[in-house]
Amino acid sequence: MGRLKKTVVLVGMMGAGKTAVGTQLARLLGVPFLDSDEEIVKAANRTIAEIFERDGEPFFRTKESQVLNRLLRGTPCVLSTGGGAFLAEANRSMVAEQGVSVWLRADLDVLWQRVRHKTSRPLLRTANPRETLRSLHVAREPVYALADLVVDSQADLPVEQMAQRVRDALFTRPDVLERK
Ligand SMILES: Nc1ncnc2c1ncn2[C@@H]1O[C@H](COP(=O)(O)OP(=O)(O)OP(=O)(O)O)[C@@H](O)[C@H]1O
Ligand SMILES: O=C(O)C1=C[C@@H](O)[C@@H](O)[C@H](O)C1
Ligand SMILES: [Mg+2]
Repeated sequence: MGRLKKTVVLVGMMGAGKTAVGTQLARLLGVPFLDSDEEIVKAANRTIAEIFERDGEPFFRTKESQVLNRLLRGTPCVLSTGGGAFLAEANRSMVAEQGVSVWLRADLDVLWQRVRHKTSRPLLRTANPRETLRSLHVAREPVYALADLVVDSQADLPVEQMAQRVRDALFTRPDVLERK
């Protein structure tokens, strides 16, 4: 299990597995699991797609920063973020000060297979969603690479094993996760 001293903040593209792997990781570590997308939805009582449609992306990004700020102040937990949360410098500073960031890296083909059948991601409601995903992937990779740790999310690795990989990566940082 280990003792978690800082909040683990999962970052990466849509479909990287932040929510799925984060849920398992929290179980492995015996700490609460929080998801910034879910918190925004709960507070607004609307889906992410509805928030984007009615209030626009800038409104969503403001809410996202506020939620991150609030959740990072709580007891150490696993915090999955939305795919765009790590892009704002202010958000990255908050995470760097109060948590440890882990980039779940995945290839474009893997990401696409995971998100292609879902309509819940407003940024992919375009004429050519695969191309949109590709251009977001290319633009964002250098930013995600600023995370403290990187774990590769491979196509055929089950969620449970991915969570174990993240835990192993965290064990390399005794200031974050202490073996006990
Ligand atoms: N390692 C994995 N192996 C198999 N399926 C996975 C894996 N990781 C995620 N998935 C599946 O891919 C889909 C997308 O994963 P998930 O919702 O966790 O992504 P996310 O990073 O949270 O995306 P978003 O940024 O949109 O919230 C889900 O159906 C999930 O079960
Ligand atoms: O990659 C993104 O910018 C997003 C990812 C999702 O998690 C949601 O936060 C929203 O759909 C935006
Ligand atoms: Mg998610």
